[in-house]
Parts: sequence; C-alpha cells; structure tokens
Amino acid sequence: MQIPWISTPIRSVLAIWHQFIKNEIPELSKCSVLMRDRARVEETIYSMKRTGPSGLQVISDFDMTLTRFSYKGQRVPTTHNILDNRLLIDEDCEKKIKRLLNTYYPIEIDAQLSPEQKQPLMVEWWSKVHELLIEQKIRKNMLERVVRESGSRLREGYREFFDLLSELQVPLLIFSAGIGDVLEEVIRQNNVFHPNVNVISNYMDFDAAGVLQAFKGQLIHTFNKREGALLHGARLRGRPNVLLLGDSLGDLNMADGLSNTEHILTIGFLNDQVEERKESYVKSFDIVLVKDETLEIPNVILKNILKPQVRWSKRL
Ligand SMILES: Nc1ccn([C@@H]2O[C@H](COP(=O)(O)O)[C@@H](O)[C@H]2O)c(=O)n1
Ligand SMILES: [Mg+2]
Repeated sequence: MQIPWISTPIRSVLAIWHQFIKNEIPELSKCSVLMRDRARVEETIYSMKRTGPSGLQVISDFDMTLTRFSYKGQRVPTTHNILDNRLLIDEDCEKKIKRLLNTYYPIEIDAQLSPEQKQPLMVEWWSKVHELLIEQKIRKNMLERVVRESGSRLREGYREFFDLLSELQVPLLIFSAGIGDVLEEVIRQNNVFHPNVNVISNYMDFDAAGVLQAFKGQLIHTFNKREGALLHGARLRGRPNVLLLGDSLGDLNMADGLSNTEHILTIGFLNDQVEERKESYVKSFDIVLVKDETLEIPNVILKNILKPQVRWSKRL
C-alpha cells in the first residue's frame, strides 16, 4: 500500500516490519483463511503481543465454535441435541424437537434475513424446545451419562487452547445460547474446565428432587447475545484486548458489555452455507475460517500473542 505523505525511509521500515510480522504466522496464508484486511489483523496481533497475557481475555461461543460442526460425515450434536437420548426424552418429543430444528435452523443461517427478522423466530424456537424439555421431566443425575454417550466433540487442538489460556491465567468466557449444564459437563469430561473458565448460558432449574422445572434467567439465543453481554457485563473481565471466537454473526455482539477495550480480534468459523454467507462473514469478522474443524488458527495466534519468548528461542 502506498501512503504518499510517508517518507521513503519510514515506508521502508514499515515494509520490513510488515514483512516480519507476516512471516510470524504463516498459517494465515492457508486457503481456508479469509481476511478482509490482513495488514490490520497482523497489526492487531502485534499490538496485543506488546501488552501480553495480562491484557488479554478470550470470549468464545460454544456450539460449532469450540465444538466441531461435523465428524466423519455426521453432524456433531449441539448442547441441545445432546439431550436427544431416550434416557431423557420419549420418541414423540424427539420427533417434535427434530421438526423444530428442521424449521428454524435454516432460518438461523439464512443469509437473506437480517438479525432483527430472525430474533422473534429464534425466541419461538428456543421457547418451544425448552417447554418440551420441561414436559419430559429431565433428571439432573442422567446428564453425565447422556453427555458421555453423545457424539459431542471439541475441535482438534482444544486441549492446547484451554491449557494455554489456563497456564497463562488468561480468562476464557464461554458465551453460549446452548444449555449451560450440558456445556459444563462436556468440558468437564474433556478435563478442560479449568479455573480461568467462566460460562454464560441457559441453565436448567431443577427442583429439590433433581427434576427439570424451568430454565433460569433471561433466555439467550443466537441473536440476542448483545443483551446478554450487557446484562452480564460485570462477568467480563476488565482486560483491554479481546480475542473473540464465534460461528454466527450474532456472536460478534458477545463483547458488547465491555468498556475500555483497546483491541478486539474476531475469528468466525464458517461451517455451513459457505458460498451464501462468505461475503457477510468476511465483512463482519476479521478472520474467517472456512470449513476448518480445528482450533489451529486461534492457537497459533494465541501462542504468538502470549508466548513471544518461545518463538524467539526457537529462532535462535
Ligand atoms: N433447540 C435448539 C436451539 C439451538 N440449537 C443450536 O445451538 C446453537 C446455540 O449455541 P451456541 O453455543 O452456538 O451459542 C445454535 O447455533 C443452534 O443452531 C440447537 O441445536 N437446538
Ligand atoms: Mg455457535
């Protein structure tokens, strides 16, 4: 890029610096990685690196962001879908929930509809499913087994992601429109529910006998995360730099409860309806990962920000 008012020596220094940080993360050159403005991404990473671990927090969506979208040709269940087990729900309920999924999921990912148009329909979907789950009198003591029997799968590289953040005491806020109790059980069973992890989600309310009687608090769906972020603002840490991960445009609002941010780098997983949604994702997220079932890119970025000394010692 030519900036006319910058003198030639400064331009040369900038060019060398740009080339230098470009080589720092060669993984960003993969064809599955799309960026509207690569130089801005690299500059943001560089600025975050200068502040280091003490200035960073990570805010991440859960379903289809920290979990895989598919595995061996099969869709990986979301926290809602994990409850689709005969230990918890009967056949009739299963059919009704599947019908609702087939009706509303295409609306959730429809590139032609705005978030405002989707919002009331998402409330309808979530409310109907939660009502059905309450009718089934789901028992709390069955959740552990149901999660164990489910095909739930965190993305490749999840252990490195969770362990690195824990090791360097970087807060990880998981902000999910899924079901919090199920989400917690998934990360517990994968041994990554570390003390730096905080979860905002839809939690089940069990009666004294451990039977589901309601859902707690205000409903969180994919397109009202801004309201959730404002409501739970105090639970977001006062760190100036944010790495935000999501798979829906609605996830971009997860950091809206924060004040005094300096740099926010957003990474979007584009799992489904790729061609239809590519343009809007590239416009909205800083980095878009197309049909990438791994956490490789978030991990290399985190390592770059958090462990500059490792990179240097490897080079010497
Ligand atoms: N009955 C439902 C409702 C929603 N979903 C999916 O869950 C995802 C929400 O969780 P996040 O962690 O991604 O916020 C959302 O994308 C829905 O597709 C579902 O499977 N069943
Ligand atoms: Mg998601």
